[in-house]
Amino acid sequence: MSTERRPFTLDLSRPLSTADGTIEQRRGVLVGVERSADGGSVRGVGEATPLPGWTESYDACRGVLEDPPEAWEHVDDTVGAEPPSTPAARHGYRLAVLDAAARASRRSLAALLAERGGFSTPSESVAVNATVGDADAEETVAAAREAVDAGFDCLKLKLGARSLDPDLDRVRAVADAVDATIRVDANGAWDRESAAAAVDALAAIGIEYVEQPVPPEEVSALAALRGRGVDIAADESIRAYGVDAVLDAGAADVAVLKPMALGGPGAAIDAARRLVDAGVDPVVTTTIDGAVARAAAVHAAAAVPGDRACGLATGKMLASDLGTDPVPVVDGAITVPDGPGNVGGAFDDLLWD
Ligand SMILES: O=C(O)CCC(=O)C1=CC=C[C@@H](O)[C@@H]1C(=O)O
Ligand SMILES: [Mg+2]
Repeated sequence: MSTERRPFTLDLSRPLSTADGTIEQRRGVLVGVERSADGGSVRGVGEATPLPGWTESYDACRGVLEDPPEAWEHVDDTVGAEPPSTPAARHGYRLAVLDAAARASRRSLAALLAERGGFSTPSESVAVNATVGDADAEETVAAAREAVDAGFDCLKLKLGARSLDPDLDRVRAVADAVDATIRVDANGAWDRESAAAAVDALAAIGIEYVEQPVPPEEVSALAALRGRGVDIAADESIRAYGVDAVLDAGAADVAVLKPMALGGPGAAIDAARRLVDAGVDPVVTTTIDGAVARAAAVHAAAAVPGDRACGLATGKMLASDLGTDPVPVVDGAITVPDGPGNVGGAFDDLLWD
């Protein structure tokens, strides 16, 4: 198998402000693999876009991609019980391998992933939430109205960057202003006491779920917050400790799966299988990735059963992209590309002349 690599940098047009800091730029590496198939050759394209705090650093990612583990070449390779140490590099390489395998068998990446997870036929379209970053109440309402006017019926509001009362005022203002499902994400900003107060207030407003109300290591606190009238979603806890730790603690109604932070689309599907078996709803999201990884996350979301909106409407946050968006959002949903592999050969010319 021969490999190609190409570094890239993408600026965000609208930085995403969260309790965990502001994301302004995405730097990563495109990975190409080419292997023989059917007397000819088949290509696959992957994207490694590390997000420090969620994955390894950019330098660590590039370093691993210089000499990736041999095991990553095998289509059925899995991650162990421990989360991988360089998930973005693994994502980039594994996506290229899975893309090549799907192209070789002339089916979509979603079909390959659904088979891997033992799920039925993938869906043709994925409902997505709009992501609304931290801002004052007025700006938050304006962003929420803009999203609903654009066709979104599910909004995710970032909380936790300001204190609880003003945050709750933001949520109430949005709930009064728009007719949409609202979920919130505190990125682990609250201690147990504030989280309990927040959950009770959010339940009274009718919020769909609260994502990562407490820090990632507080898995037992997540469990204790369940059953108070609003669903609890684990995100950072899944990335840091893995799905099994969250399931063992009974810590979540919903689990956020970021393929880039988990080690690839296959790792996300393997996690989804365990979650679905345990009655926990998976929600697939990006880490604000380029078009190649974003499309792959759409395939993963399509392969996973369930009808919760996914966090995949992040392409518009980028000022520039790796190419034409293969997964644009129309009326709050994304049509799953149905050609071979991830996006057929649409991005091959970025890696091969
Ligand atoms: O889920 C979404 O709506 C979009 C993705 C998203 O919110 C995130 C991507 C990357 C880092 C995080 O700040 C954030 C999250 O915590 O879910
Ligand atoms: Mg989150």
